[in-house]
Amino acid sequence: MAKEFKTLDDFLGTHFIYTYDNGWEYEWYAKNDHTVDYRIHGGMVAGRWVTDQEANIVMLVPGIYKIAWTEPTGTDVALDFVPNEGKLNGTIFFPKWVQDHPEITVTYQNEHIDVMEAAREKYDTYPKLVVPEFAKITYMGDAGQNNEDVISEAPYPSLPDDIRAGKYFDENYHRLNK
Ligand SMILES: C=Cc1ccc(O)cc1
Repeated sequence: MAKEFKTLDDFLGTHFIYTYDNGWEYEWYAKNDHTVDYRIHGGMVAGRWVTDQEANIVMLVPGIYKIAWTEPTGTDVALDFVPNEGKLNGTIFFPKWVQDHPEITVTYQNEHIDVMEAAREKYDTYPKLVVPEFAKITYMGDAGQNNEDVISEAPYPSLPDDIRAGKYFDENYHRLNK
């Protein structure tokens, strides 16, 4: 039987993979009550990955969670997870420069914060590209909080399938083949 999410604690430490209705595939981890990690597998900025992004994470009512953050690129994100229904709604607010030069952001951002800050000064912010989409959750894993193995390498094409097939983590949610 699938886990039932009731409290904020049930949500924190959960690792998700989901596909937006526009086809974009994302992997996202609620690392702790103020931090998220993610990897992007499909869509405009596929290949991008980020760890230790500060975020606001709250439970709206039992089993429904809202997460919002602003990034060094100037991109803003608001996610509403309804994990008991296997879905979420996300809105991404991209500055114009990310739409015009997505390749600049396709990297492990943590090692290139200076590049993001320089690009956001150099290029246009407006008009922003707003992408509001529902997504279907294709994987949920109980990774525990502050697990540095969850998002710990660059995305590659078979990674979501490897995770879903149980080939990526051991029984303690540590990365196999590290
Ligand atoms: C831009 C980051 C981002 C991360 C997760 C998600 O679902 C949407 C956007």
